[in-house]
Amino acid sequence: MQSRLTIKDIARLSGVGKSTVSRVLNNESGVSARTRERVEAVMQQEGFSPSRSARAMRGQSDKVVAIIVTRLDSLSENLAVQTMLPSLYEQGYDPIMMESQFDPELVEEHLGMLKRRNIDGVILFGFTGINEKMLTSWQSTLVLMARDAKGFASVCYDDEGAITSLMAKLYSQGHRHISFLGVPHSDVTTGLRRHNAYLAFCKEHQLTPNVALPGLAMKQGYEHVAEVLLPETTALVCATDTLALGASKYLQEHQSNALQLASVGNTPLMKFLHPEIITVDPGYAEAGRQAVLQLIGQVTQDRELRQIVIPCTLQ
Ligand SMILES: O=P(O)(O)OC[C@H]1O[C@H](O[C@H]2O[C@H](CO)[C@@H](O)[C@H](O)[C@H]2O)[C@H](O)[C@@H](O)[C@@H]1O
Repeated sequence: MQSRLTIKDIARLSGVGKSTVSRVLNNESGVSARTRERVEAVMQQEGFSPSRSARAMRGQSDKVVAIIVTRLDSLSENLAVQTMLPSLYEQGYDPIMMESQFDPELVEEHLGMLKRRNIDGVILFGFTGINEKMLTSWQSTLVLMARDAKGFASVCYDDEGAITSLMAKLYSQGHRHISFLGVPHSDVTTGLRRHNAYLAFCKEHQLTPNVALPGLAMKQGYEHVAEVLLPETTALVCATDTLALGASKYLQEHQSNALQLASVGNTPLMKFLHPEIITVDPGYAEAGRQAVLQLIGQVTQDRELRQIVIPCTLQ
């Protein structure tokens, strides 16, 4: 059986470059009528139709939704995306994946490109620096993940509840010297809200707080955990599984295995490597499902812009 022809093959058979074929497919200017006719004739002769994903990238598919994650290597975002994709396929939508790297300018660029390509809707993993103004033209066709914004649909996690339930569990086990490893306050949800929930619990139960806020990276957990280890510390709450994985590597290397760790995430990697760590599941998978339901509702039925908070579950 002959394998599927690509744009490169069409370019070769027509005697033009790939970009010219691409322009013809996109109906863009900059191609003479003669060349356009030649390329179209070759495509017709060869029965060429661009792949589904290639058409989706150009906004030529009937139904296309973009998912803009902050990091392609984020364990938590991947869990949400894993439930988004089958829900989108089920509804006949082609997804396009993009990455923002926590850069608001990159988000603006992506959104501009998606607008020009007439994409049906966007699921955007939000972060500090994203503001309502840059999202205005998407108000009815966008769902924000992990952040809320006035006038926009969103799916958020219960950041305070997640930390409070971990602290309550450790407290019920008799721990009275519980340290906290988290994320700087410039990150409002994973950083500020989770840290504040830890401080509030300490205040209410007259515990002495002991904190370091290095960041989201596993290496930061590894490098900074020593700062919160006092001789009396018996437990450590980490704002994320990733931080806890870094901290746990350090603790193993320094034979500090007596410390009880707890973290927010309940990711498969954590459950596999460290089933002894207490985790709380913020509901990433459910958040992914809810985001797609919300977005498709907005796009097809004018659904109201809801602000959904997924309840967390102590494991
Ligand atoms: O280490 P990860 O598996 O990536 O999990 C860390 C946290 O990631 C998410 O928060 C971060 O990204 C959000 C966008 O998805 C952003 O709004 C937030 O400010 C970042 O901290 C996730 O929402 C958290 O639950 C994870 O703990």
